[in-house]
Amino acid sequence: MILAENISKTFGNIHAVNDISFEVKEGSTMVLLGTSGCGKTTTLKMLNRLIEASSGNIKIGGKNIFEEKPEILRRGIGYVSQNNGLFPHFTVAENIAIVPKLLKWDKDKIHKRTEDLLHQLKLPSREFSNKYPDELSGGQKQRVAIARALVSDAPVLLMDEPFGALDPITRAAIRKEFLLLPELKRKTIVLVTHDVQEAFELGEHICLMDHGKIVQSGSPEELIFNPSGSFSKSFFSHQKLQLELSSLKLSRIWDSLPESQSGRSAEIESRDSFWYAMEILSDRTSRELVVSHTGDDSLKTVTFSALQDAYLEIKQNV
Ligand SMILES: Nc1ncnc2c1ncn2[C@@H]1O[C@H](COP(=O)(O)OP(=O)(O)OP(=O)(O)O)[C@@H](O)[C@H]1O
Repeated sequence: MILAENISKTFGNIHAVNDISFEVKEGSTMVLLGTSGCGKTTTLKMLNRLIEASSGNIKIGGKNIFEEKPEILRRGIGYVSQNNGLFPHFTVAENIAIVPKLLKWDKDKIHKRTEDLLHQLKLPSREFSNKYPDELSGGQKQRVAIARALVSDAPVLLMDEPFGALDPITRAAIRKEFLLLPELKRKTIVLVTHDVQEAFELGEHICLMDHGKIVQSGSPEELIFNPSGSFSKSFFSHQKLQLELSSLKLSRIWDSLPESQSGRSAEIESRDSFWYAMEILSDRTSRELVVSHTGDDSLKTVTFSALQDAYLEIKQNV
């Protein structure tokens, strides 16, 4: 869906991005991860031509982006900028309506769509539609910025540190809600972050960058269990156990889990991580969780010790 081949960007004599290539599959989420100044934002902005690449090719949906007018290209790409980018003199509803107005939607359609999105993002429209960004908390502003990026249902979504300005607790909470948004299920997403835990929770594929280059790219599991060199190893060393458990999804052990006999409905899905399941289990009295799996009618159960055993076995076999 997004194909970047040998893209570079120089500012004077600074090689901000230096000959990188990557592919983002349709409907998947790719994270650009790395230290400050490694070229993540520049890479992201080359995809919607907010920054023009110095060299290389970029195709989105099979089309060469350099053959399209930037304004037209951007209508098919939702974008959440660093620090939300809301217009301070526009209300929440007006901020969300910017692109629909450009697309000449009628008022009713804009109103309905705005209400629906605000509802999904837990900002009841009666309370929030007419507020100005100054009257919102940081987390609420981020939600409005996300609603604005989603409003025209563009197939591609680019997000630059979308949760960056938030405290860790709000950040983790919004991330969890974000993962559950039905709107996002079919979108191709590129997300920039320097937060490793965030990258592991949100990314199906991660490009780890340093000094304008991609040092390693792969699934979270590949990066944490098979780091390709000293940079990758040291980048993930601080929270290794948590990252390993975050990278492992319950789907990996689905076949070995026992069927649930409890009659309870599913509390967690097989695409959730070992870490998430352990977090829930450590916080409650019940010793097992009921798990569902897409495309499978049966419900299964998972316990803390089953997760521990599976993790140790996977570690032994790496
Ligand atoms: N407009 C510009 N003019 C000159 N240099 C720039 C410009 N924009 C970015 N740079 C430089 O390019 C490099 C990459 O910047 P970029 O913003 O892409 O990094 P980043 O990984 O997104 O960093 P951060 O996480 O701090 O936002 C940095 O050295 C930065 O100083």
